[in-house]
Amino acid sequence: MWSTLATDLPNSFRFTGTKSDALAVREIFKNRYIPAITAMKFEGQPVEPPKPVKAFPDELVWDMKTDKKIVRRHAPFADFQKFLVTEAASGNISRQEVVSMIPPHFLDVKPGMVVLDMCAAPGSKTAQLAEMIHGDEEERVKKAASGESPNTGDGGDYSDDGRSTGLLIANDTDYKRAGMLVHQVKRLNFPNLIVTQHDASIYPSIELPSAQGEKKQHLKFDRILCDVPCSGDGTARKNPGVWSKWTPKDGLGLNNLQLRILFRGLHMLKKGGRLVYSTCSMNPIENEAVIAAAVEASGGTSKVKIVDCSHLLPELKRKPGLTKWKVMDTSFDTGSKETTAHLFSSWDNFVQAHFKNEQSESTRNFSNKIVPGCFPPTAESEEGRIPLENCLRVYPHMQDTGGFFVAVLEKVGDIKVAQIRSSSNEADLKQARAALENATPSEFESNDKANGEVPTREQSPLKRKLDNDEDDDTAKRSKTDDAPAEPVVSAVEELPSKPAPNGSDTRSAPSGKPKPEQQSQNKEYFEYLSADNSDVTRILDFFGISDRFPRDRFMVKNSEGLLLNKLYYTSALAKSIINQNKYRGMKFVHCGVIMFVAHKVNKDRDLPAPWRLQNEGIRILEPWASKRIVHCTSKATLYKLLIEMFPILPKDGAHKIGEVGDQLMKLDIGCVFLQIEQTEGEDGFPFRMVLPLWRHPGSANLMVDKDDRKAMLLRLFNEKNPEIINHVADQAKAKAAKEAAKEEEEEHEQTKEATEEATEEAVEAVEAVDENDDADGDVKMEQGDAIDVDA
Ligand SMILES: C[S@@+](CC[C@H](N)C(=O)[O-])C[C@H]1O[C@@H](n2cnc3c(N)ncnc32)[C@H](O)[C@@H]1O
Repeated sequence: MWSTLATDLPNSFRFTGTKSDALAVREIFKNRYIPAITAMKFEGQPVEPPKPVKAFPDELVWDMKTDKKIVRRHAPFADFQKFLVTEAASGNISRQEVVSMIPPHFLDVKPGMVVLDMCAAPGSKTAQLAEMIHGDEEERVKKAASGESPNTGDGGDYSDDGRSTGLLIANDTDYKRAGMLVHQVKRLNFPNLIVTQHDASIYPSIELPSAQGEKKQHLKFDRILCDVPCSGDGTARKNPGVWSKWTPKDGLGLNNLQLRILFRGLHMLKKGGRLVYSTCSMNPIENEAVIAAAVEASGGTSKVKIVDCSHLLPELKRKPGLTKWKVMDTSFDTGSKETTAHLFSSWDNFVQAHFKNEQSESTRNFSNKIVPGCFPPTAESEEGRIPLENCLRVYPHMQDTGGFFVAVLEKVGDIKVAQIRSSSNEADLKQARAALENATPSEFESNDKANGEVPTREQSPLKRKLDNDEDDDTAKRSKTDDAPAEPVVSAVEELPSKPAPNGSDTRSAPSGKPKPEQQSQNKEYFEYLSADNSDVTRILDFFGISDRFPRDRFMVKNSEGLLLNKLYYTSALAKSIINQNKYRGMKFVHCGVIMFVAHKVNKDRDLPAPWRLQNEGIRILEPWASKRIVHCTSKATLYKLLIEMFPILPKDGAHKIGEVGDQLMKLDIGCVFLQIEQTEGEDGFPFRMVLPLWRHPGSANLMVDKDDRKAMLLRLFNEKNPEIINHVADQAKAKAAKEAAKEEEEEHEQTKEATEEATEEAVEAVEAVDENDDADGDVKMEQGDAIDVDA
């Protein structure tokens, strides 16, 4: 393991998205790049091509060990690298560490489930979970729309016309990292996903709608991922900086937070539900110790079971969880000014050393983070034993990865809402001291003799005393899962006041500077439109959208509920959770897929539906559309539409965009669905596509942004020259600048005025296009402006 840690980590990646798209992109990769890389030599030696990681199914996960020098210098690799980068930007490939892909696989998520990702940023596991909830939704919806039953026989609830009824809530407490998470999940175009920003250890109870007078119900999750913050010693191959900074104190400092997050997760889990706890650390203090303490705090294995997952991902090489470990204290001696390391095998052992030290008036300072729960649990009977060996450890040398820890927990009984101990051992030591004063010396001696070593925490009188006290205390403070009101956590009380529409909210804003966690409060508004909103009806009618498509799930992100710029779509459950909780202090930072964007140019032109379909939401809507559908059947036509931003459609019909142009000539101005079916053969389309296209008076415009165009050109046509794209906006800018200079020279007042106007329009249009070239990939409404000016 030690020598592996000193080597570079292989680059790994995963084909993502719907299963059929992922498999199609994987085939392009296998057929185009693998043979070229396999044929190359570096310094006379064959080069190792990327290989599928056997532990994962369907050859969807790959890694490559090739030296960066070779990748940079040699064409087959450099071409592949370009493919990797563009496909990652389009969301078809996710670059992710192999070990980090394990936890979602163990969660066993099904499309109808309600899932929480407690510590989700930057979101690589969230993406995996989202794909699982999405399942084969497109196939099911297509069936439902064509009148077939969407049921696949897997027991899922597809009563919503084949759409997934599940929900994924992804959360992170960190303001900046929650932003990264939003950026990552936006490209998934997933309407069943909400991003929140809360401290997971006090995650608010989410209220469900209930009829007046009925008992309030709170959301419980079928699945929870608890990928907690950790010291990250398992990532040392990727982040060598971890080596210089690592100390035993890191794990000790995190243990309590990890435990509190896990325990909160267990509370929010449904009975029978599954929770996966994971870290990228190999330190038992952050792993098995946390699991044991959470199981103990829940009332033992009759409440929370550690699932044996040896049959899951059977090809994954792994080791069982540890059942024995020691705890290292690195004490600083204020006398000698030295730090020394001491290993303790039990809490009693630590307590004795602590007290002995106090009696000898030593100047050594023991860690105050070493608490009883840091040590291995012991049990008097097999029944009470916590089977930590069911946890799973992956060490770097086993399959050339990073280090990782995973535990799969199942909630089998209601658990008590108990208070987790604080992170400092002050109270534990106080109790131990009291117990010691009450214990007879012989009790200690006999325990020592029986074990041949210091008594364990279960066997010692110290532990027994602690347990009794704790039980009494817990009984006083706790209630069961089914108790009506779980504590509405502090986050709810913290909220700055935003009166509820009915004026019932009387909370006042907190004073002082907001904590970083609060910064995002109220940045996003989520206002749903009524099902009979006349604008929505007009838009949907324009595209001939079936009445079976839900009309009450459209949302805008302004507090007034006005249709200003973008119209979002969300799932039914996401809607009811947002509506029920947005005034309860929940910090919702993202939800919804952009379905339509306002087409603001030419205000004076009365368009029947001045809204553009969006790449993000088009696949959700398209199965239900009966109008404005144009078919593209030839690769040559698609190539033309991709390399030319605005291919012309002259009135006499002499256009160069084949069958697409012919169909567009018969349509009014506005947006269309461009449908491209999957076709077999060399010149076929490897998968089905649906793209938004705008029909202008004198041209057409595929509404796909520049980066996606480049990715499609590379993927479908192996076109590597990005310059091929005729960027009309750039041309307009250059033309306008040239004309402005010319006109200035001529100093002709009238012409100059006209030129300035034209320049202004062109530059405005260009700026609008540039402005829209933003990270979230919104399709550019201003592309329309550019052609109008140019034309
Ligand atoms: C190991 S990373 C999560 C990686 C993520 N699951 C992924 O796969 O991309 C741990 C995350 O926990 C977040 N975090 C730290 N303390 C937290 C808390 N109290 N509540 C929620 N999230 C927390 C950190 O901001 C960090 O993003």
